[in-house]
Amino acid sequence: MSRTPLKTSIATVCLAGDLREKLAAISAAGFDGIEIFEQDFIAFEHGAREVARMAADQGLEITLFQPFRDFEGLPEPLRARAFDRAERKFDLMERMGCDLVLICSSVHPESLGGIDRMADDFAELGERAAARGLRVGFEALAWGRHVNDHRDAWEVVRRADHPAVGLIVDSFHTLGRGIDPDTIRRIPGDRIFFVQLADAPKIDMDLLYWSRHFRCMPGEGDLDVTGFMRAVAATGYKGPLSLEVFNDQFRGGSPRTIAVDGRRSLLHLMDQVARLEPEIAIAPPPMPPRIHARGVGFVEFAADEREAESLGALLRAMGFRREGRHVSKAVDLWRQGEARVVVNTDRDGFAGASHIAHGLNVCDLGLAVDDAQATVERARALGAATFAQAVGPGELDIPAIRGVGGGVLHFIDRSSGLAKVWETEFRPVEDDAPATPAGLTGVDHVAQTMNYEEMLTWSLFYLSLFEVEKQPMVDVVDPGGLVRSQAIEAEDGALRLTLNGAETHRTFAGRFIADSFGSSVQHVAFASTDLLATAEALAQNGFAPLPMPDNYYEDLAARFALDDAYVARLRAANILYDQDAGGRFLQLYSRPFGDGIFFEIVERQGAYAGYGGPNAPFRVAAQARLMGPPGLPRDARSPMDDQTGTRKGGRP
Ligand SMILES: O=C(O)c1ccc(O)c(O)c1
Ligand SMILES: [Mg+2]
Repeated sequence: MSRTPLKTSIATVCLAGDLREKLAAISAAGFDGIEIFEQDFIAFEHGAREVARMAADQGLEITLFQPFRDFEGLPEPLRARAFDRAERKFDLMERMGCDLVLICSSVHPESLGGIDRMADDFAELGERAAARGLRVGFEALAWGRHVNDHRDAWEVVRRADHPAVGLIVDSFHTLGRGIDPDTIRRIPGDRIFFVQLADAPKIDMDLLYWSRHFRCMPGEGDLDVTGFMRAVAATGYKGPLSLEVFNDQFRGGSPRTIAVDGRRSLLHLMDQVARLEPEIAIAPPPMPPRIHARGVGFVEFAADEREAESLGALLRAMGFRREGRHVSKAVDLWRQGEARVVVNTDRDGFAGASHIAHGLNVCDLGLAVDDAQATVERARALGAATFAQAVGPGELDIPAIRGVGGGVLHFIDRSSGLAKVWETEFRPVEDDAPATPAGLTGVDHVAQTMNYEEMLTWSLFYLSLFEVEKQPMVDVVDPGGLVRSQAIEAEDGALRLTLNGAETHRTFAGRFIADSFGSSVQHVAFASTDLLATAEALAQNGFAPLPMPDNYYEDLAARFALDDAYVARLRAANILYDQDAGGRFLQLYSRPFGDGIFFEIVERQGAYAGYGGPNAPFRVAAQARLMGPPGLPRDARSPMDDQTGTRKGGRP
């Protein structure tokens, strides 16, 4: 079968702004076309010819004009009125240079239904459209009065039997109603005139309300859009794939960001589909497959000298050893097991700039992957910003991209020798005050805090780039509001990330975003295989854990069948406990430092799958107590010289 390059399109309803702003954002994101949603046009100050010109200037084709409502099955005189209305919209389409209109199934209270009556209406409309070189497509709205299923819409189109009348399928209406998308495989691809794509989170609610407010980009929700698109592609369909996403948050968000996310979602979707369905007519741009991530190779902090000193004291108390000094820069490498923390006080380069903008923060994450070059190639194909800075003497050119909050993600692999970066770029040093090692083996997970509105963006970013899956969203109750937490993890657990979305600046997470001027890593969780033993070593090193209240341990004893002596040991070490069907989970926290950053140490026993979600509210409350009231200037909090992370004079 000859293949047609993928043509991407997006409905103007998906984005904020006026038509001009929307078109600019859509074009910048690399789309080929747009659906003009009627309201956007009516609200616009210029006419159809000007819209045609604007679209052409932006290199965009107008793929669809929509919606035309309440057309089919009406009795006279309403029927004649509907045809008159259609003729006026045909006039408009001619001026706009768009040849296809979407007619969504009627919700009109006087619509009579009747499959042949509806087919006759479409045959006549097809005749009128064809006379002007136009086409009409019929879409089943999930809440349509007589037609609410693509199979019935197809039967209407089939019986209308007119070359200018075709079917429009929309993943939301099919999947939202729980209709098996494989039923699309029996429809001829050339009778499908247009394909609209949207995902949605699984929420049990009224279909219309769900559709108009909660749609999201393919891959951002819970519907099987991949299964839907596989079925559509299998029919031989080769027209545009168009996003039609009604979402309250997107309508108020940055049109540029939403457009970039949208195009990424389409490219990722078609990449998956092309790998699963060999004989399709649409050819997505070639890119390496999703990347297998092997874990977090390093975490790099940007710091000034004073912060580096106190961060070093904290790391040492946690059993890290200062192992190396960069050959040419003010950069230290701290290591314990496979856990590596890089502390960068260099004023030039990215870390220096990041420190000026955010203060002490994690400016860079190193991820171990099978193929670093392929990772950057896929990221670039998906519209991610690549990152490069001058390579200094003795340094390796490690492939990198921009991630959450403008931070950098570096990729390290074995095949290219990039894993040798520590031996190549760092000179071994004698640690002047080595501490007792605490048995940390590596990084269990990294938690990135962001505004709630950014969560879909970044979950799509990771899911489209890596072989990772998302876990169900968890709500964390903070004394200042709700924080949503979304875990993203590789099947083998090698890479685990949590995205935490704060809705208000009164939460501990929200204050972190405000105080550090942007989204970033808020905590790093290291792994231990024996947390009680780790806690003992930490105590010897003078580590000050986050103090947990007695109430917590009394409740623990009540909730789980744990013996008193064990609970007493947890309590003495300020260790938090959770269990699930697979196993047990122990957690120990540092006190917050800087703008609210902290470390965690965890022990996973058995096949425990979570992140201690049930403990999060109590942990957050303990941290908020130490941070003191919001609004305190950064300098008023002594960072971590005493590891308390409290403001001066704060409660211990
Ligand atoms: O919500 C609606 O009315 C509506 C209109 C047009 C569409 O293509 C659609 O999927 C939904
Ligand atoms: Mg639709």
